[in-house]
Amino acid sequence: MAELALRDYEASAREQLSGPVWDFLEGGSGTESMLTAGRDALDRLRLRPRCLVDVSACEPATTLLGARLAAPLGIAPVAYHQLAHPEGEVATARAAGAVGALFTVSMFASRTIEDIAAAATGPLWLQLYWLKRRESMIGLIRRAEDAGYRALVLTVDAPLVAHRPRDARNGFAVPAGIRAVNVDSSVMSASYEAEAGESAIARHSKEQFDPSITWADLEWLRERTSLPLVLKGVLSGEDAGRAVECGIEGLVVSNHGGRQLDFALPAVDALQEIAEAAGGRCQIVLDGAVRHGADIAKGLCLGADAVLVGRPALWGLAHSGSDGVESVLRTLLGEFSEVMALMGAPRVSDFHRSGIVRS
Ligand SMILES: Cc1cc2nc3c(=O)[nH]c(=O)nc-3n(C[C@H](O)[C@H](O)[C@H](O)COP(=O)(O)O)c2cc1C
Ligand SMILES: CCCCCCC(=O)C(=O)O
Repeated sequence: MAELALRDYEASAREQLSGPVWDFLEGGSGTESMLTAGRDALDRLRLRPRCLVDVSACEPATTLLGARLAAPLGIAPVAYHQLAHPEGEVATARAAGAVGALFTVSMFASRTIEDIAAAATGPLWLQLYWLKRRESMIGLIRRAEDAGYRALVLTVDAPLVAHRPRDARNGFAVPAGIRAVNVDSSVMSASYEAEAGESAIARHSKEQFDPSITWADLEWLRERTSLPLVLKGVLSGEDAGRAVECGIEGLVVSNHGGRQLDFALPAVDALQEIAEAAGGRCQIVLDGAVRHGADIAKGLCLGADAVLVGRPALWGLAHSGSDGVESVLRTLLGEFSEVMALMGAPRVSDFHRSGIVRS
């Protein structure tokens, strides 16, 4: 396959996917102000290299919650990968394993978590939304433990799925034949029933997600699993400090790819404050608008241990299945390796706050 930049996979996916599926994948909430803000925030950050450092042997490998990764890179949880390719999350898992990247599987995956695990050769985390039907969560957690998942990621920026105008306009519903196969049939059934002028996903989230949970409920989750817990969607130092006090092992600094709170701050702008509040007591992961290896370096400089990509994995999947996802990840890895050499940072631990300037 000819070497492509991520934007080439994006253009290809746009041609492959139907209008409503493309809008679901690319769209944002409210005014969609966040779709450009995240990228703008990363572009405002400039890298400051060190010179005359021996970079003859750069080593991008790292560890995250005890798992070895070929680079500080992973795939964010994205629902329903079969929207992009019939093999869905199984193809994504194969690609992530081939590259040595983390794969975070969505609770609303379209392939079973066991089939995904069977195809994986790299670490898997499982993402959860907090359902009103807690017994559905417990069943899934047991299955994840048995299948070898390495951590649970609780998404905390979505007490409900926000209004996304494109999906409402399209009356978006997940097409028949694609289902959230890991959750009870009562949770998945309405995913593909829509009424004109509304998103079935937004409506369904209001029926199924529990918007009443607080910090006190984390104890309930903790008592039901021995897996490390990661909170996804944290954007303030105060919440990061609170999470650490609760014994949370990881934080994903994220605004959900601009799909939840409109006008939320870009994740990268919250990163330093959160890393400082965590003070090395838990792992920090950045997600949102990461599109180049240089973005990985920027995240590391501001205190992240790793970064995740969401939409780009689906672009690769739509382009050419597992091979496409692998190419997307290898492109990022290749770019990051070059940035390491040019930054005078031969190890992941060589990226520091002094390596970045806000312009
Ligand atoms: C189509 C789509 C589905 C998503 N599904 C989930 C999900 O099931 N759980 C979750 O926590 N986040 C979900 N997200 C958010 C991603 O995990 C991630 O935060 C976001 O996509 C990162 O931004 P990026 O796409 O710019 O890389 C979804 C994002 C997209 C685009
Ligand atoms: C009731 C189905 C909810 C899927 C939510 C997926 C998601 O987080 C997204 O951003 O879209």
